[in-house]
Amino acid sequence: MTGGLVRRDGREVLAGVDLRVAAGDVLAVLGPNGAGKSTLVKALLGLVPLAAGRAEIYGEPPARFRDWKRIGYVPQRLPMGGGVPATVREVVASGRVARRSRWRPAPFADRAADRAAVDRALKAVGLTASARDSAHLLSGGQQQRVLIARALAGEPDVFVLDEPTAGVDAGSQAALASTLHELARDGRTVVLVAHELGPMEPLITRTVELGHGRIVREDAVREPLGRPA
Ligand SMILES: Nc1ncnc2c1ncn2[C@@H]1O[C@H](COP(=O)(O)OP(=O)(O)OP(=O)(O)O)[C@@H](O)[C@H]1O
Repeated sequence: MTGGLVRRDGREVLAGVDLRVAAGDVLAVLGPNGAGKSTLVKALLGLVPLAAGRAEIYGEPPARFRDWKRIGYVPQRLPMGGGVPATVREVVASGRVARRSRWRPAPFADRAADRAAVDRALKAVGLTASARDSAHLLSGGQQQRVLIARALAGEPDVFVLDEPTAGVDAGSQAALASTLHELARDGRTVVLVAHELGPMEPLITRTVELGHGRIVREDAVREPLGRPA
């Protein structure tokens, strides 16, 4: 992102933001409530429009970018609830959709690959035994695990997680830290919005801190664990 500016209700909630995420980075986006962290990751993904400046994903503006299977986004709040109740497995399996061809049903080999990826994702977050449970009846921490598994199931190159640990129990935080550790070791790119890093701290390679919509501090903390995929 170059010179990123976002206005909400006439107010600049992001301004003058230059940020480049490199392959293999495990980048923490830090800052107090309302600093603009969620807005920054949404703008990077083209989910909120820039009033000025430019965002690019793999060299394309978000509106032109097509290869969404390369990106796994875990939003801050659950877009579950309401609608038809879905099982944990169904929600996680929905993470495979971006990999499908739009015009033909999945061939048998793809369906087997889908099942295997969903199984791996459920296992990674410790939800194998809950696969048939209704997702909307789970605790906040467990629902967060479901969303993370949904992103994992898509096997993206880049994971963008918006406050995955907010209000989440210690067990789920530890499970997430170990999942992120594996991703980092595989050289995947991770962008993590957080208030506090907790068990994630040893994985972070770079931090940017936002204050009032601007980057107030940037640090390169350590070398990436793995080679970029
Ligand atoms: N849809 C919206 N309409 C109006 N203002 C918004 C909207 N979304 C965010 N804002 C405002 O933009 C500012 C930045 O919000 P943002 O959610 O990006 O901050 P944050 O750093 O992620 O904070 P938090 O940790 O509370 O999520 C806040 O002042 C917020 O009130």
